[in-house]
This record gives sequence, C-alpha cells and structure tokens, in this order.
Amino acid sequence: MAFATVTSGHVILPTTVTYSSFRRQFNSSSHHTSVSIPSTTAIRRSRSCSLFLGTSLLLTDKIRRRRISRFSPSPISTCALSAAVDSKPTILITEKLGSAGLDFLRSHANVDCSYNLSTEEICAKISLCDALIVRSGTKVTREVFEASNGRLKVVGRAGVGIDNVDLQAATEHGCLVVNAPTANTIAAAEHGIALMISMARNVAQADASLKAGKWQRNKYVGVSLVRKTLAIMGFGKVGSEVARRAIGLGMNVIAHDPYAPADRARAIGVDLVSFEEAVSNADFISLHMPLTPTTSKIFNDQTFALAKKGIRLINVARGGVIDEEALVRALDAGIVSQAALDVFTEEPPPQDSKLVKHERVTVTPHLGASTMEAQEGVAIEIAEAVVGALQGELSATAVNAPMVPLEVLSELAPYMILAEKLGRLAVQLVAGGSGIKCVKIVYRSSRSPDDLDTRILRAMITKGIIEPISSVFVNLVNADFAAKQRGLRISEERIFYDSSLEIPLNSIEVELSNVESKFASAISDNGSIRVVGMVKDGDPHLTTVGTFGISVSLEGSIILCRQIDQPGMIGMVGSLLGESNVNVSFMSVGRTVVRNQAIMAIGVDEEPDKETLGKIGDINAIDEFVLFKL
Ligand SMILES: NC(=O)c1ccc[n+]([C@@H]2O[C@H](COP(=O)([O-])OP(=O)(O)OC[C@H]3O[C@@H](n4cnc5c(N)ncnc54)[C@H](O)[C@@H]3O)[C@@H](O)[C@H]2O)c1
Ligand SMILES: O=C(O)[C@H](O)COP(=O)(O)O
Repeated sequence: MAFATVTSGHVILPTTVTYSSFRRQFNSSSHHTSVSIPSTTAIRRSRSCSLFLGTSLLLTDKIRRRRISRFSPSPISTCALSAAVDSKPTILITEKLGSAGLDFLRSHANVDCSYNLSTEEICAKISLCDALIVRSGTKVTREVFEASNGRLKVVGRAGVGIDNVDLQAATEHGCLVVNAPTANTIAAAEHGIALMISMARNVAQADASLKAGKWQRNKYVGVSLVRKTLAIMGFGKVGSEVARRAIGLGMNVIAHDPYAPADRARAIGVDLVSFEEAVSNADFISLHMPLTPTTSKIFNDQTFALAKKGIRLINVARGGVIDEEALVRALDAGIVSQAALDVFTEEPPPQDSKLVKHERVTVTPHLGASTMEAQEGVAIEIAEAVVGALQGELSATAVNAPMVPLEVLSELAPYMILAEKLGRLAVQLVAGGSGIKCVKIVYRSSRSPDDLDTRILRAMITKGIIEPISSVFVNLVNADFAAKQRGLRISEERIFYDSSLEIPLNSIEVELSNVESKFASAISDNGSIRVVGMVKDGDPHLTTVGTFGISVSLEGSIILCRQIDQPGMIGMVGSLLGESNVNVSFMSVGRTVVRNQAIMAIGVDEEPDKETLGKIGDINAIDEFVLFKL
C-alpha cells in the first residue's frame, strides 16, 4: 500500500495518512534519494501527526533550530494534513469502561466497544484503530502491534499495572502506552481491608457453609484486629491508604519500604522497619509492592520461616510477589493460618489450584479496582489521557518512551545509558534511612548550558532511581512528574571541564543525600551516597564510588567489596566464584592509600548463590560487600 508519493524531492501525503504511517514509509523509503521531511510547523497542524513530536519539547532552542533548518519546510500537503485533522480517530475498547469516560471518548472519536475478544479477533480489527483501551484482562501482545500496520498510536490501560501490554513491542512500533495510576488507589486499599476483615471473621467460609444448609457457629470463631500488628509491605499509594484505615481499626501498623520517606510514614503514624522486622513482628501482613525482579516471589519458604506461627496474609498487589507453592506449604504447616488473595501468578488461576481451593484461603478474582467509583474515575483518567495523546499532547501518565529525535539520540545515547545505570546503581546502594528525597546531579562538561540538553539525562537518572523500586514506568515525558509524585527533589549542577567541545560530557555524578547505604564505602565525605561515571569507548563506566576511584564497565551483575589492600585478595574471591562456576567478566581495584583500604569491583556473568556470597563475606580482609544488577 502506498502511503506517500515522492515528487520533485517532496513527500505528498494522501488524505488518510497518519504520521506513524508516514514515518514508516519515510523510513522504508531510504532508496529514494530526494525525500524531504515536512517542517515541524506543518506537522503540528495535524492532530494525528503531532503525537510523535512530544520529544521536540525536550530539545533546547539551539538543537530545535538546528533540527528545523535541517528539516526544511516543503510545499507539502497542508490540505492533506487538514483532511487528517477532520477525520475522527477510531478507538477500540475491549473491556467494560465507566460511562463518563465512554461519553468523553465518543465526543472525540468513533468508539468500538467489543468485549471478550481473542487476540486473533483484536488483530483482525486493530489495523482500523488509532487507539486501544484495555484493563488487565486483555493481552496486548506483539502480534497486536504488528497487525496494526502502524495505525495504532496509543494503548490506554484503564488502571495501574501494564503487565498485560508488551511495552517493548509498543515502543518498537512507535505506539505510546498510557495508564491511569491514581483513580483506583482507594478501591484497592478498601479491598485489602475488606479481605483482611472477612478473612479474620471467616465471612466467606461461613457464608458458603450456611448456604450449604449448615449452622456452624463454633467452627467459624474468628480473631479480632484491634491491637494486632499489621505489617504493610510497600508503602506507596495503596499501602499508605491501607495503613490509615487499619490505624482507624485500632491496629498497630508497621511498614517495610526501603524507598519510602520515613517522615511521610511517621505523619500517618507508621514506623518503617526492615523486611525481617516487619515479617517477624506481624500478626497480619498486607502486600502492596509492585512486581519487579526484586519482589518476585519475595514471600517464599525462607520468608515464611521468619514469621510468627499463625500469621495472616493479604495480597491485593500482584500474584507473582508470592511463591504460591511455598504459601500452600506454609498454610499446611500452620505458619500461615489464613490468606486472602485478590491476585494470582496466573490469571485466572488453574481450575485445580491448591491455593484457590484451600479451606483457609479467601479469594476474589482480581477485584481490587472494581468499584463503581474507581471504574468511573479510571475511565475518565484514561479517556483524557488517550484523547490527549491522540491530539499530540504530552501525557503525564505515558509509560513508554516516545520517539527521540535522531540528532539528540546519536549524540547523547551513550550518556543516557550511563545516566540510567548510575541511577540504578545509586538506588541499589540505599539501605533505608529517611527515604530518598534529594538527588544531586553534577555534570562535568566543556559545553555551555544551552548547548547541552541535560533534561534527557536527568530523566534517565530519574528512571534509573524510580523504576527498580516502583510500579511507575518513567520516560522522557513523565520523569519530572514521577519524581515530583514521589517527593524526589532533583538538583543539577554544571561544572566546567576543559576538554574538546566534540565530547558533550566528561562525567556524570549522582548523589543521594540523607540515606543510609548497605555499602558504607559508597558514602562520600558529605554523607551522601555518591557514584560517578564516564563514557569510555562508547560504553558506560563507573569511575568513583564514595571516595574510592575505580574503573568498571557498568553492565550485568557486579560485586563491590571493600577490603584491606593486601596481596591475594583478587585470587581469593576469584577462586570462590570459580568453585561455584560463576564466570568473572572483569575485575578492578581502586584504593585511597596503598596497603590501606581498597575497593574491588568484580563483574560476574552469573549471579552467585547465597552460599558463595556468604563465603566472600567471611573472608577476614573483606569489610563489606554488595551485589547489584544493572
Ligand atoms: N488488585 C488490584 O486490583 C490492584 C489495584 C491497584 C493496584 N494494584 C497493585 O498494587 C501495587 C501497589 O500499587 P501502588 O499504586 O500503591 O504503587 P506505588 O508505586 O504507589 O507503591 C509501591 C510501593 O512499593 C515500594 N517498593 C518497591 N520495592 C519494594 C520492596 N522490595 N519492598 C517493599 N516495598 C517496595 C515502592 O517504594 C512504593 O512505595 C501494584 O503492584 C499495583 O499493580 C492492584
Ligand atoms: O493494576 C491495576 O490497576 C489493578 O490491578 C486493576 O486491574 P483491573 O483494571 O483489571 O481491575
């Protein structure tokens, strides 16, 4: 199908063309020698064309001027673009959405509400749709993006979790994904409380028993909540609302969240404690952390072994944070006396699931967000986000990166990777304290501030800090919003560094202040966690941790050890890793004074097991060590 005709060096757009299809045609038409891109102004005239211009807002004036002059105006198709403005976009909605949101969508678009479609049925429709709106029950797979033939511009997730959307495929297909992260918070918190109370009083079991004709008053004696300790795991939006309500019920509430500000918790009347303290002191445990590589199966046999006998567990977060087989074992062993679950590793769970069928388990089919109010709120939130995105507005709830202009990307790409990795490293060094509040970024560069756009770098550092600890997805569009939402204050400082103007940056430094570190050597003289990195040969390198100089490629898994600077250390650690078949990819040692203290960085291809890490920790000359993943 022809999307554009190349005439006299200019692209003439047919009336139905969208910018994404135009872009694809442009990209795939590199064999034409004389194609010119329409001017930014001309593209802005078209609503449907302007979505991908979001990142132009991220450009400095200078870069923007350069871009505009390079992409010179062409006599294209103003009328063609106007025609595109007039045609309403089409939105496919595959799960039930609140009526106010639907009305709003209908006033801006042709809306096709088709529920319970299979992936094949969605694929059959999607090439005629500009946007798709789903909840957690629709899988938006790579095939959907492929079948859209470039027409699908926005996927709206009417809720928080986007585990059902293939983000990588969306990004590769230039499709923006937006979600509605706030409107169902209260509903999820209320469902957590509902599950806790009905579990404690056997409401579901007693109801089933009475309906089966029995009258079992002695069997269903419950437990009281007042003065019991509730541990909230994950003190974000939902967790803190559960805390407020549980305090109102007379419970003693503690929470574990290594990244939440302690003062925010204290203001609600909650103490933030360590993971072990939370699990071992709790009578009730309620889970509210996102599903991330760190939290996956965080409730496992070892965790249950820490708990008091007879604890009660509530999960309205994500099924994957619990090892479900371990939970069945803990229930059978009486460690967990009851569980109340809204979410499951696989949804719907298998028909013969031992967990679902367990007598002491109360289950609901992922109903956390299912109140009339939340669904109305979510529908409005997602409808506005989708319509805004179709009109080319920047969305504060965008969850994947929009297209980055090539000239900015090509210059800053390695520094963007460095920035994200420094953020990821810094946050993994945090042990707790009063939460992450202040981030200081220092750029050493020979460029003047208006010749180097650090907003992209700041966004990538923010992404690196927030994503490993949250369910929020951060990109160039929503980074500042996400930081503000979490109470992160980010300050930037530019230090002149005398070098060639061809090199945009000499180094990037990230400091997190007022936090404790699980690796004390990462603390610099001013008390902050400090990591500094450079781009060497196009790759990100760590050059300083705390006050120690080092040179390590920032990739894969890395073990950092602080040790007494003495011969044989590299061999000792290397042999331990070798014995457990862990391949070392690199090693580097940095020190302050010879034969005093040194930091050793060891890159490993496989993650060492706990036993091997324990043996490394047991080496006398090693004062401390930490393993982190980038
Ligand atoms: N059942 C439902 O219908 C329903 C509804 C809404 C939200 N949810 C789920 O609930 C969860 C929380 O949602 P939210 O909106 O409060 O998210 P949020 O991002 O506001 O809060 C998550 C909190 O977890 C913390 N955290 C991250 N890693 C942690 C760890 N290892 N240990 C302890 N805490 C950790 C983060 O610091 C953050 O404060 C998400 O998984 C979300 O998908 C489910
Ligand atoms: O992530 C969410 O927002 C919740 O899990 C709710 O999912 P739902 O929209 O399918 O109810």
